[in-house]
Amino acid sequence: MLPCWHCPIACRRDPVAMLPDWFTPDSHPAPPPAPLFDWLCAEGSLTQRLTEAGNQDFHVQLLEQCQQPARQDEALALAVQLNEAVWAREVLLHTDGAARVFARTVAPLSALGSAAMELNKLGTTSLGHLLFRNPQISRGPIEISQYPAHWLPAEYKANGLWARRSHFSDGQLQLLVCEVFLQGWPCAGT
Ligand SMILES: C=C(O[C@@H]1C=C(C(=O)O)C=C[C@H]1O)C(=O)O
Repeated sequence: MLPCWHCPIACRRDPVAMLPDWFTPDSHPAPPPAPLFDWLCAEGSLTQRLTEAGNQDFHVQLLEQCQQPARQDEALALAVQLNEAVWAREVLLHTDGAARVFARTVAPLSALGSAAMELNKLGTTSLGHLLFRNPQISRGPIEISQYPAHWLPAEYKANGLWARRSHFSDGQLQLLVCEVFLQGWPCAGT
């Protein structure tokens, strides 16, 4: 896996660019209304829910999978040093004919263990299949925040989009999965 160190241009130009501010859904001072709030809080597989909501028209677009420096919020959540190399995977989750969610998953290199090979060959298979089919893996509490536009892929940049994140762990492996709902999702009735 090749390291690919890069800092978003907006971040270099504006050191006080917005950073996420993570809260548990119940403690957020200004949470979004339903149905988005319900999508943010749902504990089950997002892959499965998107598949069902989009009439089985679901696929994963792999954007990047490489080593990257841990961002500030990730370093705090994973108890690693700021800018320490982490395993990072960024994807777009498409359903019902369009990209609906941007997901970024990071893991400390030291915690990848025997899962490394499986993770590195995931390709366009959803990580959700791996996480939710393994009874050893459990999910930690969900946190929500608005997400910095400059951390989104160019085509999907927008201010104020809502994200959620949570840990998945089997005791050794530690993954921090962050999912950002893109403009237009959820559609009415989903
Ligand atoms: C965690 C899940 O897996 C999804 C799939 C991902 C991937 O393939 O990289 C990333 C995050 C998730 O949105 C899920 O389905 O809930």
